[in-house]
Amino acid sequence: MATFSLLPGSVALITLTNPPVNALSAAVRAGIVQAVQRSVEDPKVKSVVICGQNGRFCGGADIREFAGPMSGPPLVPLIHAIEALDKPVVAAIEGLALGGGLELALGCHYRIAHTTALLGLPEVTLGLLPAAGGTQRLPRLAGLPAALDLITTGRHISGTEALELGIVDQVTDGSALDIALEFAKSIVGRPLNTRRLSTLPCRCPTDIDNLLDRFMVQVRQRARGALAPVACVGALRAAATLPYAQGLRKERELMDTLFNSGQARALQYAFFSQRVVGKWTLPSGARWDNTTSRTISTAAVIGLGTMGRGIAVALALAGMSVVAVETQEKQLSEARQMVPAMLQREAGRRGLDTAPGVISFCSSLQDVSEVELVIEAVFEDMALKLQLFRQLSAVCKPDTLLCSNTSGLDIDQLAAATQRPGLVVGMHFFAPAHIMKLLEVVCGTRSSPETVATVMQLGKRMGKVSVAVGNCPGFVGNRMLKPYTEQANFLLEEGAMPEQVDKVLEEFGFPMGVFRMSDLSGLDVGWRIRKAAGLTGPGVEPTRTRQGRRYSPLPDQMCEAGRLGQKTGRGWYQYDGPGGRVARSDPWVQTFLDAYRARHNLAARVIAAEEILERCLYSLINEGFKILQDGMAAGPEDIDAIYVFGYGWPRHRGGPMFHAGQVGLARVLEKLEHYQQLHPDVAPMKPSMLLRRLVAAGSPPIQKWRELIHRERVHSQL
Ligand SMILES: CC/C=C/CC(=O)SCCNC(=O)CCNC(=O)[C@H](O)C(C)(C)COP(=O)(O)OP(=O)(O)OC[C@H]1O[C@@H](n2cnc3c(N)ncnc32)[C@H](O)[C@@H]1OP(=O)(O)O
Repeated sequence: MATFSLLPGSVALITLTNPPVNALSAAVRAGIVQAVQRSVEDPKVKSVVICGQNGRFCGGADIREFAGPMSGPPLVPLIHAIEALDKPVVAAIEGLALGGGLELALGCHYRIAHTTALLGLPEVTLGLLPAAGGTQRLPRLAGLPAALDLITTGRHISGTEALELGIVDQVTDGSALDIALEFAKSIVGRPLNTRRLSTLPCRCPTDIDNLLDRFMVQVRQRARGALAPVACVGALRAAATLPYAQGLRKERELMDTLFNSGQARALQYAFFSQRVVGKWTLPSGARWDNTTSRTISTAAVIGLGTMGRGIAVALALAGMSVVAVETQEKQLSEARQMVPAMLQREAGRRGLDTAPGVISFCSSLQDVSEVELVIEAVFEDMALKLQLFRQLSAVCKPDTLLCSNTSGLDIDQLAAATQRPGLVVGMHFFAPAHIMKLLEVVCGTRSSPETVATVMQLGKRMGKVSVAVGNCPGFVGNRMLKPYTEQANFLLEEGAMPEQVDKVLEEFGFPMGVFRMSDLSGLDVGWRIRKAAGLTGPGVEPTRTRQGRRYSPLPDQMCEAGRLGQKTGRGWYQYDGPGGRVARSDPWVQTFLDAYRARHNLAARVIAAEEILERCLYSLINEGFKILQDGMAAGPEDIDAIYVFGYGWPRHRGGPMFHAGQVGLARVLEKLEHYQQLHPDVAPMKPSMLLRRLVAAGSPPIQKWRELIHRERVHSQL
């Protein structure tokens, strides 16, 4: 709702009241309409201030309402009514003014903001555009180039930057509301014509077409198939070239197309998934809201390779005092040089003069004896990690948390090597660890709820999307990746080329296809993991069946031929030289694949894009269902957040489990059955029990899956 109060000095104060972010729900919009009406009708009111309760102006439209039919007064006429008022209206922006919240403020005649308030039009991140006049008013106020930037990226800016761009009239480090109330009294009677943005011309450079065309090219490249950024440019073109009323019609037209698109639903689902994963639950019944966490202020990182350095920086950026340990002298001296520069650079990128935490370097494990939490980031080798955990258990204080940055090793085994298994947990970071948003928090069978809560909280402080997952080989992300890459290799055996597979995946929206990604991370990484699993290496028969399953030795053979990817200048593609970045098709790979197929009597066939996509994605999705079935992820949102934030799954497609729902669970099942019939030796194609049960239950919406999984588990049907 919104409240109206008449304050001394004849100022009407309209307060938006809808915690936690004062979103513009139907009730709030109705409240504003009534309050504006009272301001018009009451002769005692000489000016108006609009603010939000609890120091938060407004977080925009109530996104939860998008799922149902719209009710309550619409926003566009409401904002027009405010703009048309002949009494001055001032927006007092504290905390945030986002989306419809900023559009509301743009309808006011003046805007006063706190320097640290967040302002922005983030609709594009929800698959929409600012359709309450935002695309038409903002370029009239801040100019077309700034509006293009803000609306197509959805980025939030501070009150200070908003002042520089002319979006607000004044900023303060004190109370924006107090200043606004005083200001409102001082401007009674001033003419308002030049303050009504819809009546002003758009502020455009001379070469509008050139600017818009260039911008459109950039936006299409960045969008990777997302519709909303492109529609935003269309709406801004209308602002620049048409009168306001026509521009507004165009804005509405484009919004209608977006609103009903699958992409908007996917992006709104992704918004809520990101928040759902913070509300973790463990099979034991421990949850985010019934477990207390410890606040960590001192931490250590062991091993200063690429991952360890990034983790140390991430911890220092979160305000921690970090002891960084490396026993190899050369590596330590490199880290001493590089890490402070990385820290400074990243702090600058986040708008900080210096990082809030500090990093000290040393070469002895004894130096970590006093810290509250240790993250081990040594080489991915179980024997090495076990030895380290034994040492840490002896050296550290008895209540120090011991965490392993592993991408798939057994946390229970590591915990068993210590005297404190309840304080051991996995922290699977993604490279570069100070930048990538995802953190898989791997809960061992003996990890205590307090340990999980502490590490989830720490992840949040580091700005990560932390997802609690179970302890199984590969955890969630890498476990699902395995059948996906396996299918891609099988497709090569059957006739596809790496660039063909990658093109299909990139057109789907991945930033990189599976083979370009493999070249980037290095083919030796997977080779070492397969060797440790006994799947390859000296003494292993070079067959296409290993450990009782179909196996493609193609990546092993590439690796053994020295084609490690970008680092050697040759992999699935060729590069200009070692370290080269631009991938080009390599005739060598064609010859290599021809020879391989001939050796194994495999006839190459033409494989359609549809088959490539279905086999890669559905095998990954099927593994996701198995993960849910095994209880290794609490719900589909957890898997989807992992894929969107850590594996480049296009956000506008929600995540793999959401995508399965969009395609139709029955269709995914039918396709898996079809491919399983054709390839009975490929275990991951065998449809999971959970998928079958969901289809049998009538393919409920994704929000209902947790309930069904819980029910079926209780009845031991999964
Ligand atoms: C036709 C008219 C069209 C208008 C277009 C729009 O206005 S679209 C909406 C544009 N606004 C946004 O995109 C803002 C989305 N919200 C955020 O970015 C962040 O929530 C925040 C406002 C920056 C606050 O971040 P913070 O970290 O402080 O809190 P949370 O993100 O955890 O949010 C707290 C809870 O509030 C819920 N929520 C936030 N914004 C909205 C919203 N606009 N509508 C509905 N609900 C919202 C959020 O889901 C959290 O809920 P929980 O139940 O506690 O998880």
